[in-house]
Amino acid sequence: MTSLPNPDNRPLLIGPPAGPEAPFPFRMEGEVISGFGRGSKELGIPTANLPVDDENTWIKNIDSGIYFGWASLKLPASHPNSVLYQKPSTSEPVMESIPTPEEQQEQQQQQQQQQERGGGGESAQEEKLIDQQTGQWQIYPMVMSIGYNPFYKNTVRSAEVHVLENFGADFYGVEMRLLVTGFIRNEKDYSGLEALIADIEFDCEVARHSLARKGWRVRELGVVQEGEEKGELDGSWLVR
Ligand SMILES: Cc1cc2nc3c(=O)[nH]c(=O)nc-3n(C[C@H](O)[C@H](O)[C@H](O)COP(=O)(O)O)c2cc1C
Ligand SMILES: Nc1ncnc2c1ncn2[C@@H]1O[C@H](COP(=O)(O)OP(=O)(O)O)[C@@H](O)[C@H]1O
Repeated sequence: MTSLPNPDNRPLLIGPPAGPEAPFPFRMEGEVISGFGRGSKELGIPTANLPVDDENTWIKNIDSGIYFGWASLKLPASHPNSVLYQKPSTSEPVMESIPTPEEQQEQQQQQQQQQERGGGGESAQEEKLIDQQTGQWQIYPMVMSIGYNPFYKNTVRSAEVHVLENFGADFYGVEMRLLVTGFIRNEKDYSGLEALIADIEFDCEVARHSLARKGWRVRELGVVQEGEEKGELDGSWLVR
C-alpha cells in the first residue's frame, strides 16, 4: 500500500485483474517535442510531449483526462539510461611511460599496416550514425495527461507523458511509443500547485499498482523481480 496522501479516497487499482477493457489499449507514437517550458522538472514531474497530429487520430476523439500505461523509448546508445550505454573513460591524467625508440618504431609500423588495410578509427559522423542505429526500445510504466491543463488554462490540446523512471539526461527528439491501457480521472483545476502535485503523485501510484498485475504487465518486460509472474499483456508493438 502507499503512504501518500489520498484526500479524495481515490482507488489505487483501475480495471479488472484480467487486463485492459475495451476500448483500451490505444497506441500512440511520435518524436518527443518541447512542451510549454513551465519547468515541470522543478516540480519533480517532467513530462515528455508528443505532437497531437493526424498520425494519432484517436487522440482527437478521446476524452481529455489522465491516463496510464506503457511507454517505450528508442534511446540512443549515448543516453546514460540506454542498455547499450558505455561510460566514457575518465578524464583523469594517466601516467604513461615514454616509449623506447624500439617501441615507437613498432607503433609506427602498426599504424602503417592499419592504413594499408583501409582501416583506421570511425569518423565522428560515422560514430553518430552507428549511435542512432543501435538505439534500442526500452519499456517503462507511464502516466499521461491529455487535454488543456485547466490549472494553466492552455488553449491548445497537449499529450504529455511522465515516465516512471529516473533519467540521467533529457531525451528530446527520441522516438516514443505508448500503449495506453486505462483512464484514471478527469483533468482538474486546483487552488494551488501543491494540490496538483499531490494528485499527480497519486496518479503515479495508481499506475504502478495497476500495471504490476500480470494481466496488465507487458510480456516483453520478462520477469524483472524474483518471484514475479510473467506479464500477459501483448506489448509487441512497443518494441517492433
Ligand atoms: C499524471 C498527470 C496528471 C496531470 N493532471 C493535471 C490536472 O488535473 N490539471 C492540470 O491542469 N494539469 C494536469 N497535468 C499537467 C501538468 O499541469 C503539466 O504537466 C504541467 O503543466 C507542465 O507542463 P510542461 O511540461 O509543458 O511545462 C497533469 C500531468 C500529468 C503528467
Ligand atoms: N521521467 C521523465 N518523464 C518524462 N520526461 C522526462 C523524464 N525525465 C527526463 N525527462 C525529459 O524532460 C523533458 C520535459 O521537461 P519539462 O521540464 O517538462 O519541459 P517541457 O515540457 O517544456 O519540454 C522531456 O522531454 C524529457 O526529455
